[in-house]
Amino acid sequence: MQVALRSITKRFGPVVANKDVDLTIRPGEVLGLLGENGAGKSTLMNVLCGLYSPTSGEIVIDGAPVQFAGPGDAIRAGIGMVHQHFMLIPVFTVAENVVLGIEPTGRLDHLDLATARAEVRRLSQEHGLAVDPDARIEDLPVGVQQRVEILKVLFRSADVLILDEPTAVLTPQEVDEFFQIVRSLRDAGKAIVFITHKLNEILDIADRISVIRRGEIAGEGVPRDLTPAKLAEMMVGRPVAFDVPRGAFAPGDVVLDVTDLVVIRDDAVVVDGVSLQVRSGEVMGIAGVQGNGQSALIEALAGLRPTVGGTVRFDGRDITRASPRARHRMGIAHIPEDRQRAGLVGSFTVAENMVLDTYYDDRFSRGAAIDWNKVIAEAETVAQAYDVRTPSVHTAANHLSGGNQQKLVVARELSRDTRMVIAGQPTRGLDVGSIAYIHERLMAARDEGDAVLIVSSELDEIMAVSDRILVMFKGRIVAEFHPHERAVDKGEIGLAMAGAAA
Ligand SMILES: Nc1ncnc2c1ncn2[C@@H]1O[C@H](COP(=O)(O)OP(=O)(O)OP(=O)(O)O)[C@@H](O)[C@H]1O
Repeated sequence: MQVALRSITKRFGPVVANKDVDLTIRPGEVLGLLGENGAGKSTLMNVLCGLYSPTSGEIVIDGAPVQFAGPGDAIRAGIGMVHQHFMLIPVFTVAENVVLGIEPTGRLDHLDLATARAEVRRLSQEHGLAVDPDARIEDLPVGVQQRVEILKVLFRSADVLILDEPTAVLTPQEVDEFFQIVRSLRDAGKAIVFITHKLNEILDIADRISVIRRGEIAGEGVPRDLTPAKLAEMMVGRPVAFDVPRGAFAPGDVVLDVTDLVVIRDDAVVVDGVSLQVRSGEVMGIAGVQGNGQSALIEALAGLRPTVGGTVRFDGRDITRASPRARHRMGIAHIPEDRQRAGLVGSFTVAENMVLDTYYDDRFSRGAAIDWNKVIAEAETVAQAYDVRTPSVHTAANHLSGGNQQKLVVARELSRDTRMVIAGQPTRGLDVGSIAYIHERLMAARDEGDAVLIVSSELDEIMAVSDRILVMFKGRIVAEFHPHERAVDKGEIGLAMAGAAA
């Protein structure tokens, strides 16, 4: 089945998210779709899978124009999307999740379920998905949950699969397995649209690449003619520097001093006696495969999760029991891993989100009231400095593209006076230009004497920014690396992440 988008334009009020886009999607091919944050990739794919109707233009399947009134129509036409945020019911089994949504009454029929179990088994085998139809979703690792989303789409006989940043949640090992699955689907004749911000990845997996810039197709090519640098330039419209500029390493006093910290989540010890120190002027990177306690560690350091043992000192003061707000006021910036839950209020405007924690500042108040003119002026300055692409600071945060929401959180946290920055996956979902910019800002904070603690599952990121690297495995620090003393090899860190040093 060949699908063509012809001259698709999609507007949201004054915002033109897609402009005259032509794109052909062919069977047996992986089409890589690349573009800056806010370039219009998700909008275009939402048009293709029936979530949005285009303002103008048409979708043509095997030569015949079609119109989708909703995602149901698209899936009936053979087009399925695997979203970044999974839509699975945790307490249900794989097979139950796969049939759900098809059953019009919303009730599960025994016959359907038997068919689904057999079909899940067959599809799983055919494409090497290795998913047990009877496993409960909540017991499965994220990588396997993603395969369930793929199974849902395959079960509905999709010929076109749209994968929106599928590797953002995967570990490097899982990415390799995932690529095998994608290739198997392609070789079986499926058409795959693969959206990603990772340039090496797209060069590896795509047969053809289209780049979208500010809503329009900016170029196309095949991987053998392209390099990461060329792709970055096509995306951004100018060359992108991949090196992170920074001053000499001159650490000062200890700012953060953590001793024997223990954190419990759902009755399990997730941080198991962690001790670490971060000094002024130093970037400490914490590497680890997701699920080894790093997220709980930074949540505890930000005051969002209680600790059951150990102490946290900040500039010599015991802050183990301090509230998140108290820590914030002491100059601890926190870029949370989960921006949608902990970073932003989606229905608030960009300006409101920008002062979420600082509206009590003298800067923004007039007596007891908030001086909105000041807030708006400040928000405009900061949004511009951090290249948060938004029609205006009055736009609701949930109308921004995913990457721009992340930039908004980073802008808010780094644009005030800080003494320490705690960042969880600070560049997840960001394009190369934005990543470079955020790294630059984190380095600037370090060069001004902040202590910076970064948790990232991207090893390249950890290696690019860290003065010191710790590896967490099963709640403990299992390895420490000093890149300024000895060149560190990615493989070594990878081994420690897999538990070799433990
Ligand atoms: N529902 C909406 N209402 C208003 N504007 C929207 C809406 N959805 C998207 N936009 C705007 O359309 C533009 C394209 O956004 P889109 O989400 O398609 O970008 P993207 O390329 O997927 O970005 P990212 O890589 O950050 O996910 C952005 O300017 C965004 O703010």
